[in-house]
Amino acid sequence: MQPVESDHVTIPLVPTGNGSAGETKLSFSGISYAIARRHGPKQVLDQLSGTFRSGRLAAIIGPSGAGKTSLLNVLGGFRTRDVRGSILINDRELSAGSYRTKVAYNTQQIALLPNITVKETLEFAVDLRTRYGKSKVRKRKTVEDVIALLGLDKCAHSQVRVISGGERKRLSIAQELISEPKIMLFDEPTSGLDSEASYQVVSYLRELARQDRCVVSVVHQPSSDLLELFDDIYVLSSGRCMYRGSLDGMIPYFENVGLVCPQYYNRADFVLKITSPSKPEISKVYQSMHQMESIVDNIQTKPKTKLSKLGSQYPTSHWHQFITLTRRSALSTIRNYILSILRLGGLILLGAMIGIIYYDIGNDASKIISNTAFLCISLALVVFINAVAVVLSFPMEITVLTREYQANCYSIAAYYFAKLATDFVPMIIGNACFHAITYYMTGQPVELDRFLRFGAILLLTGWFGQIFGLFGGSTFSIQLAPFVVPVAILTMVLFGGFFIRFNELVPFLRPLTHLSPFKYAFEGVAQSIYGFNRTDLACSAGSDDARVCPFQTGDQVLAMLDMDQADYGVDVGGLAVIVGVMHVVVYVCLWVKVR
Ligand SMILES: Nc1ncnc2c1ncn2[C@@H]1O[C@H](COP(=O)(O)OP(=O)(O)OP(=O)(O)O)[C@@H](O)[C@H]1O
Repeated sequence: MQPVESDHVTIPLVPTGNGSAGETKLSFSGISYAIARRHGPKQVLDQLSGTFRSGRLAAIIGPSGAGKTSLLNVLGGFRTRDVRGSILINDRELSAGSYRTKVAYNTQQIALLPNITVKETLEFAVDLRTRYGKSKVRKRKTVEDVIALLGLDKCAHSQVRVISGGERKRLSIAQELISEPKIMLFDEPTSGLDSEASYQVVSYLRELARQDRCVVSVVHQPSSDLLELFDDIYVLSSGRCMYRGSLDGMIPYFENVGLVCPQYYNRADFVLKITSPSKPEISKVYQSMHQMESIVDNIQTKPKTKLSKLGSQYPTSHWHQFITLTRRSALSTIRNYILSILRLGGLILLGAMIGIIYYDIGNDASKIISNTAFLCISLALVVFINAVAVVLSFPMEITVLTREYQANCYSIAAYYFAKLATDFVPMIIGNACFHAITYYMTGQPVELDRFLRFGAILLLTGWFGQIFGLFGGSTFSIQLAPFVVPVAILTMVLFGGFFIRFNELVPFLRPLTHLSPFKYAFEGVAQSIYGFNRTDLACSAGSDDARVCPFQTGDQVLAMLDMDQADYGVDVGGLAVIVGVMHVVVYVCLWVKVR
C-alpha cells in the first residue's frame, strides 16, 4: 500500500478493490430510477451509463431537475429503492459494506455539530470512521494531514458555529477524507459560496483527484474559470445523458450535431441552454448521443445485477461507537451553554419561584388545594423543561445522525444509547435540585422516605419528559415540534386527575387516563405526600372548624382526590412502562427517519 504524494501533504490510501494501488474506476450501466405517483411513474433517471476514473476530476452538470442529485444518491449508495442497473468498482460488484468504505458521498446539506471545534470534529470522525488497529499516532497524523490539505489550519481550534461557509464546506469534505476513500462524490460543494471560495473548494477537489482518487462533483452553473478545473463532464437533462467525456471534447461533440457554441461564450452556460427541457435542440442531442454511443462510451457493460441494499459493516465495534458518541455528545451538550442554563438553571429558578409561591403550605390543612396544585404544577414543569431542552437541540443533531448513519459510521442503537446516557446526567441533576428546593420551601413532611418516594416519581416524570422531547424532535419538523410537544403535554396533564377527577370524566374518555403518565405521576406524588400513614395536618386558620379545614388526614385528602384506592407501586410501574414503551417508539421513529 503506497502513499501518494501531493505537493505538501501525504494522505495514505486504502487498497483498491483488487488489492492493488492502481487506477480506480467507478462504472455504472443501465441506471434507471422511477418514482411511483398516483398519475403514473416519473422517470427521474433513464438508462444512465458512464465511468469515472481516478486521477480525474469529473463534473455532473445539467439544468435544474435534470436528476444530478438523484444520480449521485444512487452512486453514493443512499438510494437503492426503485433503482435498476449495476454499479461496479474496478469492474467488480462489491459487497455493500465494502462499497461504503470506498465511496464517500458529501451531500449538499452540511451536517456538523456547532459546538465542537474543527479539530475535534475531525478527531471524532477518525475515531468513528477508521477501522480497528490504527494507532493514536496515526490517527493524529491523519487529522493533521487532512487539516493541512484542506487549509483548515487557521480555524482548527474554532467551534464550527463560528467558522465561515467555505470553511464549513471544506470541513465537511475533510470528514469524508478521514476514511481515506478511493471514490468521492460531492453534491454542489460550491453552493452558497462566492466565486473565490468556490474556486478554492473545486481546486481542493482537483487536488484530491490528483492524489489518485476518483472525484465526481455536481456543479450548478459553473463559471468559465471553475469549469476549467474539471477534466471530465457528464451532462444530464431530464434524467438522460446528453454527453459524457472530456471537457475538451464537449464543445466539438455538440458542434458535430450542429449546435455551435458562440465565441467567448461560457461553455457550461451553452450546454445548460441547449439541454434545457424546453429547448427543441434537446431531442437532437439525445438522438445523436445514442448514434454516437460507441465514440464516447467507455463502459465495460457487465451482466445486470440488482443494486443491493447497503448493509451495516461498521468500521468499529458497537461499544467503541457508544463510547465515542457519548464523549462527543457530552462535549457538545456542555458547550451548549444556553441549553444547559435553560435545563439546569431553569429548573433551579423555577423551583425557587414555586417555593416562594407555595411557601410553607405542605402541612396546612386549609391549603390542601394549593398543595395539590403544587404537586401537579411541579410534574408539568419537570416534563416541560426536560422535553423542550431536547426538542430544541435534537433536530440539529438528527441531520448529523442521518448523514453519519448513511455513511455507515455507526449504528442507530449506539447513537441512541449515547444520546440517552448524555442527556440523563443533566436531567437527574436538574430534577434533584428542583425537588430539593421545592420540597423544602413548600414545607412538605420532613421524612426521608416520603422525600425519596416523591423524588423517584419526579425522576421518572423528568425521564418521560426527555424521551417525549426526543419523540417530538425525531418525528416532527423543527417548525412543528415546539408546538406539538407542549400541546401534547398539556393534554396529558388534563388526564392527570387534578383538573378533573377520574370519576367525573365522561365514561368514554376514562380509558385515556391510563395512557397519561400524569395519572400515575400525580397519584404517585399524592401517595408520597398524603399516603403511608401520614400524621394529621395542622389547620393554620386556628380553628378545627370543618368548613375551614374539611380534610385533616391524609386518607381524607386522597379520598377527596379520588385516589384512596391508588397504589404507589402500581404508579411507579405504570410510569416505568410508559417510559419504556416511549423508548421503543423513539427508537423506531429514529430508525424510520434516518433510512
Ligand atoms: N422523492 C421524490 N419525489 C418526487 N419527485 C422527485 C423525488 N426526488 C426527485 N424528484 C424529481 O426528480 C427530478 C430530479 O431531481 P434531482 O434533485 O435529482 O434534480 P437536480 O438535477 O439535482 O436538480 P437541482 O439542480 O435543481 O438540484 C426533479 O424533477 C425532482 O422533482
